[in-house]
Amino acid sequence: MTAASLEVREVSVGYGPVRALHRVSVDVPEGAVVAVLGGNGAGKTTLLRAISRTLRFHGGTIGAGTIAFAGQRLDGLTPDRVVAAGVVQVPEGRQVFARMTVADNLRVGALGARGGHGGRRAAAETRDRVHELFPVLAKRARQRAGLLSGGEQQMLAMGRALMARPRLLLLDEPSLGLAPLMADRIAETVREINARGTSVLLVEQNAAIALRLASSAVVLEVGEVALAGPADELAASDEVRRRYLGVADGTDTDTDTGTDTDAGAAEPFAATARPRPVLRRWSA
Ligand SMILES: Nc1ncnc2c1ncn2[C@@H]1O[C@H](COP(=O)(O)OP(=O)(O)OP(=O)(O)O)[C@@H](O)[C@H]1O
Repeated sequence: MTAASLEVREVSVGYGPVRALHRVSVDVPEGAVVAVLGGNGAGKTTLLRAISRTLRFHGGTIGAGTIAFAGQRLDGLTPDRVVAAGVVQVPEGRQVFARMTVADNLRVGALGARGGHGGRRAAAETRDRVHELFPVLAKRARQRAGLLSGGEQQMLAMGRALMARPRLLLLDEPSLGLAPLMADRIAETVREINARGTSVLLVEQNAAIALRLASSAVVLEVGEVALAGPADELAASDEVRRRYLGVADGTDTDTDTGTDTDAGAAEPFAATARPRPVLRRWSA
C-alpha cells in the first residue's frame, strides 16, 4: 500500500430499510484517478458519502466494512476530520454559497485545510494556485457566486475543495448538466489537478470522459460492484461499451466524439497521463 491510498473494503450502506451498497470494495492508489460508473441509483453518490462521512446527514449508515486513507481509518471520524486527513468531497450539483462572493467561497474552503494549514499565507498561496487553474475565479472574485454560470460554479466548487489542500478529491458528477465544451474544460482541469499531485475518485455519468481520465474504474449496479479493472480494458469491454458508452456491439466507434475540442491537445484525457514534475503539487 502506498502512503496516501484509499482502501474501501466490503462496505455496505443502508438508508433505513433501503440497501444502497452491498460489500463494495474500491482502491484509489496514491496519484491515481479512479472512476465510478453506474446508472441512476446505483450507489455512486452513496459511496462518496460513506468515504466523506456525510452519510448521516442523508439518513444513511454504514452497516459493515472499513474505509482507510493513508493507513488511517476514516470510518470513525467526523466529516471535518476526514477533510483534515486530506480527503475532500465536491458534492453533486455544485452547492456553492450563492449569496457569498467567489472570494469568500474560497476562504470558506480554506477553513478545514489539511493538517491545520489554515494560516493566511498558506491560504493565499493555495488560492493563487486555484486562480492559476481557474482564472475566471480571480476575475470574478468579488461577484456573488450565484451569478456565475453552471460551469463556473462547478469550477468554484472544485476550487473551494482545493483550498483545503486535499490529497484525495472525491468528485461527484462534475460535468452533469454542462454543455459539452464546458464538460471538456472541467475534465481537462481534473487531469491538471491530478497532474499536480492530487488523487481523484471520480463519479461521472459521462463514461467516455471518465474512462479516459481514469487509470481504473469500477462499475456499480444496484449497489454492488459489477465490473472493476483498468480503464482501457473496461472501455474495450462489450458490456461497458453497450451500457455506458452507448455503442452497439461490433460497431467500431470513436469515443472521442464530441469531447476533444481543445485545440492542440491531441489526447487531453489520456489514461496514461502521469504527474508532470514541473508542476507544483497541491500537497507541497
Ligand atoms: N437520502 C436517502 N434516503 C433514502 N434513500 C436514498 C437516499 N439517498 C439515496 N438513496 C437510495 O440509495 C440508492 C443509491 O443512491 P445514490 O444516490 O447513491 O445513487 P447514484 O448512483 O449516485 O445515482 P444518481 O446517478 O441518480 O445520483 C438509491 O436506491 C437511492 O434511491
